Amino acid sequence: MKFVIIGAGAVGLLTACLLKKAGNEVQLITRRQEQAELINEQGVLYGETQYMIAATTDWNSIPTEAYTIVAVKYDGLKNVFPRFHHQAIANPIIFLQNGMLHIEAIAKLPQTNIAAGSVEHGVVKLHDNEIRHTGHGVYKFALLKGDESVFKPLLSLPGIRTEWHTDADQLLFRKVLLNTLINPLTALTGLKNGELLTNPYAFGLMKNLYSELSEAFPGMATLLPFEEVKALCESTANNTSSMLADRLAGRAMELDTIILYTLNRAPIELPLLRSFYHLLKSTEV
Ligand SMILES: NC(=O)C1=CN([C@@H]2O[C@H](COP(=O)(O)OP(=O)(O)OC[C@H]3O[C@@H](n4cnc5c(N)ncnc54)[C@H](OP(=O)(O)O)[C@@H]3O)[C@@H](O)[C@H]2O)C=CC1
Ligand SMILES: CC(C)(CO)C(=O)C(=O)O
Repeated sequence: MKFVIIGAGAVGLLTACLLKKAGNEVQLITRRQEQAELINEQGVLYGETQYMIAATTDWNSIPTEAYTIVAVKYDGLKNVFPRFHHQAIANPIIFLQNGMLHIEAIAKLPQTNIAAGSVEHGVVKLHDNEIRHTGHGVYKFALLKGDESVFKPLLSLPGIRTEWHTDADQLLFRKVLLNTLINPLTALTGLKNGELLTNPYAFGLMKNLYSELSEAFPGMATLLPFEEVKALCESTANNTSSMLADRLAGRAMELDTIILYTLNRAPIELPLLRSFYHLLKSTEV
């Protein structure tokens, strides 16, 4: 199968390497020319292996039949969405962002077949062509529009754990809740995901936040049992969450698409989460 990945960050590079390892034809679309040149010259370094993957900044090189995976952050979508109105029109598209603020805009895109994915891996970008896979997990997909059979081949990619979900809102909101419970706490404390379980103060805050969310969302215990939050912290124990990675790098954090989205979706006020939001927002002013 052919895949094009837009965004050669932590998740984009990991996905490219896993797909290449599984025997697929893979191409990366970078934002910066120098990153494309580095990847073309030196490949992508993942573990002990160097993956030679073609990289370009040119969207015209996207083959019509390629699955096009969007792995930029929420903030990067403002430059990607306008392009999709003119390019990759016939391609099946898969969006991998955390958060949900972008979902409404996706419905307005001209592409017929669009899916969303929830990534439960931990991965850190060390250099423009090097990643560290800090937590092995699963890619979960659901249909946003079109024909789900178009995406079903994604469920039999050798060596890549994937699941298909029938309810996109449930799948994505569950991930929003996971990120709401993990990411702000890591970004505020500087702790790795696994340390949220071993640091008693951070763990206490996570439990309190879970209780606050459970009051707002009565289906919480079924949609996301606390054990599953702990399991994700464990499976990605050595990961620097994407929000902490952004904070450390001085980049905009995905605060609105994750935390503000949760605050706005809750039918009641969430004082603890609101405080986390304001504390993190205050660092970006
Ligand atoms: N890291 C993780 O462990 C996980 C992350 N996620 C989610 O996955 C998404 C991606 O995160 P992550 O990979 O960590 O983020 P990164 O910041 O590592 O990567 C984002 C990449 O997108 C690129 N980009 C931005 N705009 C464009 C554009 N217009 N065209 C092409 N490329 C562009 C950036 O390029 P440049 O460097 O030039 O700015 C950067 O390489 C986020 O929504 C995150 O929340 C989900 C699960 C785990
Ligand atoms: C899966 C997890 C929590 C991994 O850190 C993530 O989604 C992120 O960092 O944004």
